[in-house]
Amino acid sequence: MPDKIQVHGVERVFGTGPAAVAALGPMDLNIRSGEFVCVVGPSGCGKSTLLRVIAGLIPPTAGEVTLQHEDLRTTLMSVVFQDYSIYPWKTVEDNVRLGLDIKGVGKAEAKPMIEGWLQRLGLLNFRSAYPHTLSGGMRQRVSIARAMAVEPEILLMDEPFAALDAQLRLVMQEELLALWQQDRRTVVFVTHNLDEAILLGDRVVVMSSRPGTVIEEFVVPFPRPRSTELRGTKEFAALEAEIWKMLRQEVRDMVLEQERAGA
Ligand SMILES: Nc1ncnc2c1ncn2[C@@H]1O[C@H](COP(=O)(O)OP(=O)(O)OP(=O)(O)O)[C@@H](O)[C@H]1O
Repeated sequence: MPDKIQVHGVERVFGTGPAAVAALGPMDLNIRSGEFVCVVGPSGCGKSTLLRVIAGLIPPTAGEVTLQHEDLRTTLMSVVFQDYSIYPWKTVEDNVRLGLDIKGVGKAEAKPMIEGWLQRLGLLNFRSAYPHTLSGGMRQRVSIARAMAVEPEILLMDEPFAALDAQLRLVMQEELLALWQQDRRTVVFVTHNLDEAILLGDRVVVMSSRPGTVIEEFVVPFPRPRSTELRGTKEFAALEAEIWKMLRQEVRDMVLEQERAGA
């Protein structure tokens, strides 16, 4: 079977002329069906741009993305962003219902699906609440429930836990691990956090400073199901150190470039 996501020679430039910003590429990346791939790289290297191109939210300037839609009756893709992207004027339940409405799922059929996801994400008692009454972690759970409720073949996640405090982030990582271990969807997960990438991913892709390309890929060898205790092991620390060694130079390059641009 061909890879689920094929990113081939993808480049993205923003703007034209002397002010043009080469944000991404050329980028090649193949992701298998059911694989959880984490993408790390220095700030501004084009990680979000990559995700937006894969999602079809912006076109690439060059190259192409090919996605395998295995079952045309299912939703191909959902996206979860850092800023929750839930509607403040809708209740938790209505936010989760949104994707199913767009998909044309009838009310009766949608009800048990919505309840199932509210339950799995611990939101059942908050179904009638409005987002402003919820904590950041709960709002992010709403946006994950909404993305998952349509049961997408591919889940794209752009730093979904970056706005959460450290403890909540750990809890959300555990929850996502458990959810993914049940369903095994194809996930592309952008993060700044190396240990999050190793804990969650089957593979960690390291991008160069802007315009981002793949400089190295690390297969994460730890068996599943994984738990957050994995972090305390020597092997985990060794892999994190190895990835950081690769990333450190790129982060330095980025800082130097910013200094040059500011000079
Ligand atoms: N719409 C846009 N117009 C102009 N430049 C843009 C646009 N979107 C992104 N860029 C620029 O493209 C580059 C890559 O941005 P992108 O957000 O993809 O990086 P990132 O790796 O996700 O960054 P971060 O880690 O800080 O979130 C940056 O220099 C950014 O300023």
